[in-house]
Amino acid sequence: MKNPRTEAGKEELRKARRESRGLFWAVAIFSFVVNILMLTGPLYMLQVYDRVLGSRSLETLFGLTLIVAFLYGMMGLLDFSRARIMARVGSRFQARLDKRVFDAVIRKSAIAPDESSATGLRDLESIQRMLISPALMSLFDMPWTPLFLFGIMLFHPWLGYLAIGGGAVLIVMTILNQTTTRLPIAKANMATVQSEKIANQMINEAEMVQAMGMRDASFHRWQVARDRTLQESLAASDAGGLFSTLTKTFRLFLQSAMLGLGAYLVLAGELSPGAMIAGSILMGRALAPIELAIGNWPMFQRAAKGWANLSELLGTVPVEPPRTALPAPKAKLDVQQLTMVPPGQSQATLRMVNFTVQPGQAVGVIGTSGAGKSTLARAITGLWRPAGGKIRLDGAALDQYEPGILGQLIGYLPQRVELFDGTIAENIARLSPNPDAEKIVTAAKRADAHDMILKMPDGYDTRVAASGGRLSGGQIQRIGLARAMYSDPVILVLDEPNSNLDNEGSMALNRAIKAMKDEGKTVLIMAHRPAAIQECDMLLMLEAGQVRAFGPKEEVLKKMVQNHQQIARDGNPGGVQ
Ligand SMILES: Nc1ncnc2c1ncn2[C@@H]1O[C@H](COP(=O)(O)OP(=O)(O)OP(=O)(O)O)[C@@H](O)[C@H]1O
Repeated sequence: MKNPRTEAGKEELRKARRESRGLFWAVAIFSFVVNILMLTGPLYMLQVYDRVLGSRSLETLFGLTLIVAFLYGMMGLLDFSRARIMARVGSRFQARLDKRVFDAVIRKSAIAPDESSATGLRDLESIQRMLISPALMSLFDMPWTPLFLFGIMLFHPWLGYLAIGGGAVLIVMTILNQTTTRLPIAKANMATVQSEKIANQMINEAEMVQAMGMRDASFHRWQVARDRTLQESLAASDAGGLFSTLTKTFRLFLQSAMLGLGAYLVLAGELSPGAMIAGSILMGRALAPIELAIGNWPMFQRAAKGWANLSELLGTVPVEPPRTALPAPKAKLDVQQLTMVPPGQSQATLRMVNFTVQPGQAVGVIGTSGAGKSTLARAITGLWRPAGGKIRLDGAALDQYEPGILGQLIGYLPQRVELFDGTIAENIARLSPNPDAEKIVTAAKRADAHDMILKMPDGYDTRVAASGGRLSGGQIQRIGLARAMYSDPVILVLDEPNSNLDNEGSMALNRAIKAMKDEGKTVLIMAHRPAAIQECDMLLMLEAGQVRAFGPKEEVLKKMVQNHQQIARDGNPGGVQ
């Protein structure tokens, strides 16, 4: 049964391919002419053997050779041109889809990563690689195989039958090749992705692997995946190799068989020697595309798998519809009957959550581990879509804002801050290709990180690595806060912002929160530690995904104290330790 989502993705890919339809036609026409010109060799052979050698005419030989040189020149030119055109079709296809696929991979990975998002960029490349490969020309040449076979038939029907029979055997081999290698190739590709994933994970966590003496264990884990990759690749290569060798050997034999049969027909007086040679060459031409296609089958299969994966990816992550631009919102946040189900899960982790935050307020969101604080942060930043209810920013539901704009309006400091390879300035500017130095410094000042950054060896131009490199956990967190501030957001969502901060860092954070409030902005702080909620006016207490209390900080804290004995018995003082 056809999956409508995959069909939508396929249609999108087909549309991108259709944009080069004119060029495909040009290649098809060039291929027609190239294949006609392929007859030059056999015809020349025929003329030389049957005419020149018989008449011993040097003029004829010279004239024929001149014509042949010209025709070969033309053929070379057209062959070269069609390869260049296809290379451009491949590049155009990739350029047309690069951004779309990259966006889809990011969107899918941020929500629910799967196989299609893991291999999306590689899938696009495998299609592009096929489009620019000379082997693709074999598909354009194949339709002309019957023309050559017909030519052979004209020489003598028996030669024709032999060539057709040989071609049929090669085609059967192609089909067998396809059916027997499809699975091993797919398995080998999957195994490669898996082992690369494990290796990358170990390299990213190299510090932990080293510190905890996990080198041997991680090698073992990688080796298991690697062995599987090797085995699957071996199986795929064995299966493919067997068919390539069989095809090659069979074709060589066929060539000789053709000559043998031709010689027999010459001896029987039914064929001229020229036709014998020309027939053998023609058969070579007729079967070459089939052999080329078989030899490159793994590439075609990878491209076909890439096409299927990309269809799935683009189908599940459709193009965002354009939204009408809204005016800059006030920092009023309404969370109405919000129910959240994490992607790929069936159980809600937030249920019927209601609260309102007014401009200039800071709200502390507290609760035990797993209460749903980070889920709420992901909901407010628009990362996860609500399963029920709405989140409104100044009256408009979050999905009415363009996602890029929403990312500017809502600053987010995730629980685990990751920096990118680059300078501190580039990181604060969110990797913008046109960073604004003034905005970078303002954001760092607002995050109270300016002085800290100036003390670094190259100040704002200090290079940092994705793993944090020379920076401490607290420094990373403060740069993360400056990054959240860069776009001058109206709402700031801070998920455990002070987990790595020292006293000075915590005070700096509180100053930053106060400054946001004074500007009429809103701050939400998911917190475990009391120091983080110092500047909060309101407290929202979550328990098992539901609102246990919401109100002014003192009121909620008083309520918590009233329940103190109960909470103490549970062994966790209300999530605030
Ligand atoms: N990506 C996810 N996929 C599936 N379930 C998730 C995911 N993230 C969180 N959950 C589940 O949602 C529930 C709430 O988790 P959440 O991270 O929101 O809690 P939290 O209050 O932020 O906890 P902590 O204080 O430890 O950070 C947990 O039961 C967790 O298992």
